Amino acid sequence: MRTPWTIAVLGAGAWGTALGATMLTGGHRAKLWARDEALAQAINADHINERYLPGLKLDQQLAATSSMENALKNADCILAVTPAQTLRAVLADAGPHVPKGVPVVLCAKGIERETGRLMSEIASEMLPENPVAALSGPSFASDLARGLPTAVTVAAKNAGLAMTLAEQLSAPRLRCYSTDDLTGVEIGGALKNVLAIAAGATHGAGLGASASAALITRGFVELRRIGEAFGARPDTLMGLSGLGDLILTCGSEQSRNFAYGAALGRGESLEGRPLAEGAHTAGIAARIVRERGLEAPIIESVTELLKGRLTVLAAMEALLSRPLKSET
Ligand SMILES: NC(=O)C1=CN([C@@H]2O[C@H](COP(=O)(O)OP(=O)(O)OC[C@H]3O[C@@H](n4cnc5c(N)ncnc54)[C@H](O)[C@@H]3O)[C@@H](O)[C@H]2O)C=CC1
Ligand SMILES: O=C(CO)COP(=O)(O)O
Repeated sequence: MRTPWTIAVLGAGAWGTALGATMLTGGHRAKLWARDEALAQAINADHINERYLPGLKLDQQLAATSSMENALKNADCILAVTPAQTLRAVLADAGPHVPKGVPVVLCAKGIERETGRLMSEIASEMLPENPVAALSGPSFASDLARGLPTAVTVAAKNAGLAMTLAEQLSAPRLRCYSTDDLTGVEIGGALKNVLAIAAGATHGAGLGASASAALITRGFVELRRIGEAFGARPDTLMGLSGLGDLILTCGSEQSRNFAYGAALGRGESLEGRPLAEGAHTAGIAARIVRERGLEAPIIESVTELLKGRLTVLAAMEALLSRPLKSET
């Protein structure tokens, strides 16, 4: 029997709301922090998050607040679920109210644009007295919120903590595996978003299913190369948080990153589109690749595409005309 926890979920977007609802199904108490007071009130009054999970009825027990102090009061565990580029600011606000020693589980998938830091590095810097972990894997928020099943990875450098968190955060429709390869889990989640933009662009430009499969496979080689340069273990990158999430997000327009790439491929405007974390991660990923002398032409092409310096067709031609080499 596990002990029911009070879980503070920082971020009432699609993923925070879905995770909060899922935690309730696991027998925990969950409180959502929403930066927007009106959204918190609407969730409490209507039990629906019309802005981020339209049409999905939420458990009435899922309470929301715009007060960080309220959200974090008596928390046994914190899930940080705002976009990657906002994590530093959100943890700065949360800091004074965070109970010492409780685990902070990072659920955003990205790398800080200005510094190249992973989410765990930011959290350790901002909350040095709290252990950090990450939860990542193939998991569309709307799937979880509708009660559809999936499996994810929970990572912490301390294997015991990772196991405890995997046990606590698992729910009837959410199976959590544990690992101590925190870096591997974070790198896989961040880079698959960049590759999903590439896959979407290939699809949007009508280059065909064969091209998509080739691009995703060679993109995964780049993900593994970069991951291993960071010290990630190959089996982590082959797991749920790497390959698993890559398969999910490179396969359908349900992925916002894929949909963003598809719009790019079709030559549509990118203004006002939903969050596409890969668009924020691509530039810093390309910089890391250059600084470390790695080879990642697909990830670099995404950066050039996003800057408008390359078209999808020109990127495809450049990738195809690179010198031939052994596959492995
Ligand atoms: N939606 C999904 O299916 C999944 C999302 N994720 C990851 O979770 C993270 C959050 O994604 P979503 O919830 O989907 O995004 P979203 O766009 O649905 O919601 C983002 C939330 O963060 C808040 N926010 C935005 N800027 C903020 C700021 N400066 N300060 C504080 N709060 C701010 C918004 O108000 C909103 O509540 C991303 O890194 C994403 O990659 C991970 C797995 C699944
Ligand atoms: O990370 C996700 C699913 O695992 C969500 O992907 P998108 O952010 O591309 O929608």
